[in-house]
Amino acid sequence: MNAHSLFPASPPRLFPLRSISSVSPSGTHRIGVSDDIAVECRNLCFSASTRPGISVPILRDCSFRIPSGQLWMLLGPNGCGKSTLLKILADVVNPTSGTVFVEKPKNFVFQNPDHQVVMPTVEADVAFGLGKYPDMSQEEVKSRVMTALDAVGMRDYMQRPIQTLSGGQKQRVAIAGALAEACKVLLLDELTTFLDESDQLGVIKAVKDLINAKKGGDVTALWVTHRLEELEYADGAVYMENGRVVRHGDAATILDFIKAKQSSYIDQIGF
Ligand SMILES: Nc1ncnc2c1ncn2[C@@H]1O[C@H](COP(=O)(O)OP(=O)(O)OP(=O)(O)O)[C@@H](O)[C@H]1O
Repeated sequence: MNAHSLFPASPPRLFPLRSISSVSPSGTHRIGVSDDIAVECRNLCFSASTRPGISVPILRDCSFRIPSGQLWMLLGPNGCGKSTLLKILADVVNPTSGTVFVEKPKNFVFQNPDHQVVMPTVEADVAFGLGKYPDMSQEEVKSRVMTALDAVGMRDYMQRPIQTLSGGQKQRVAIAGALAEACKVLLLDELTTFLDESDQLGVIKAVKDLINAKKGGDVTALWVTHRLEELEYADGAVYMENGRVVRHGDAATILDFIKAKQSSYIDQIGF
């Protein structure tokens, strides 16, 4: 097994999650929380209808909170529910029950950059999302585009045709598009899946630098990944298995927890 990957199959859950607080399970609603929390889920559940009358639980009673101005990772074995949880946070999918809070404005960046860089040049692409503000002046648009491209180290590429960029550069442009809209929360779904090692590190460092540069807690990011080595850049992490949040907390503690589980799994299967 690759030392940096997670588990080929889910071993049994070891630790229960301490719930944040009790809420009424009757339906879902968006909640208000204190200023220093950017993301919070309480007892979040999601079930999908696979056939008429058949509903399969995908997320089960998920609770965690992420402080403002931090980079957090969302980890877990294949199919544990990471992308579904991220889509709920992004309002792409509605939960079945529980409560969710995500500071606004927020933006969701997909796994495959080719699915979201849509305009012919870098400048036009980063400005694209600002089209929803018809009253915004051209000067303001230009200034936001330049600031966002600066933040991800892509200002020199402003006039470049999109199709000439590498995968990692496209990811940075997609992130710049989210930043140009002055988003407070970035929801990032396995951005490094299609990238080579230097592009992977470049993208994650760009996000980390951006968060560090905004020390006032302006930008918070939740990053879905399978790569344990990426935890090194994170302030905190949420670890899921089988639709449940098993652990959440500071990145070093979660890394130790996952490594201990891997060792115990390897012992169990006798490698
Ligand atoms: N609309 C749906 N209908 C039926 N099953 C679904 C639906 N959405 C998600 N699932 C199932 O829910 C489980 C969780 O999917 P999800 O994509 O959230 O997992 P993941 O942790 O992101 O996986 P991976 O690491 O492989 O990307 C999977 O078994 C998936 O097949």
